[in-house]
Amino acid sequence: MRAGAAGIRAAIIDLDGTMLDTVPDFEAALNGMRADLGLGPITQDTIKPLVGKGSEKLVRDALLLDWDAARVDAVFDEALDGYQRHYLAINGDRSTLFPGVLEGLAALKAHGLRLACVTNKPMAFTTPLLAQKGLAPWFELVYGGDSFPKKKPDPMPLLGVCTAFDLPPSQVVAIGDSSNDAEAARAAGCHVLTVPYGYNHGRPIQEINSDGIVDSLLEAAKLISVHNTTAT
Ligand SMILES: O=C(O)COP(=O)(O)O
Ligand SMILES: [Mg+2]
Repeated sequence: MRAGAAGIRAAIIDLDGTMLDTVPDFEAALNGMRADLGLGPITQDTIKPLVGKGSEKLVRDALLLDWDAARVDAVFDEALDGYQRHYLAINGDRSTLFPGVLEGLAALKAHGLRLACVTNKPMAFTTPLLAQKGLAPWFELVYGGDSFPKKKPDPMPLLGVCTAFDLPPSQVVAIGDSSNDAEAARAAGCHVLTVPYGYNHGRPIQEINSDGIVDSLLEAAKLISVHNTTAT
């Protein structure tokens, strides 16, 4: 993170690919939706690079693997309904926390940071999932992909957090697994740290313009603490 900058007072943490490995849930919901439309199952390796741009894009991309755009358009509303139904039925059943997440959240809080979760997942999926995985109590604020007119990589949800916390973006860090998170953070003027174990649209994490790659949220907390002790 930029040396000499002001201390960091809040962290905005991404959900899919950063706190939770949700690909097994996506696999179940997408394949349920595809089966309803007469399509065969797709694998987690196929799904992983498609995650992170919200449900609509995911459903569309999961159908474009087999059908052309016109055919996808024709069934899209039905497909999205089916996907949402399947997802809500299994939400969280197969998802697991990445290592260091709960320890990292505890450390960030112990360092005095305020915490927000900003995901492109719709709120109807996000709220029960955070509760089920014991993540909800850590967050003062949660925004989903449908909380604002625009989602990440647009800076709008991150700026929404800065406004709600009454903090300048220069005192806020975003932590995520993808270029989506980094682009949103850069556009908002927030710091950004990336984790290498997530999805990043199938691209190497090193390609992302960030302030650092951290192996876990716990390592992010340590880095932020060091930054804050040297901040002006
Ligand atoms: O696109 C999604 O559904 C979620 O993605 P995110 O939690 O990584 O923002
Ligand atoms: Mg993510």
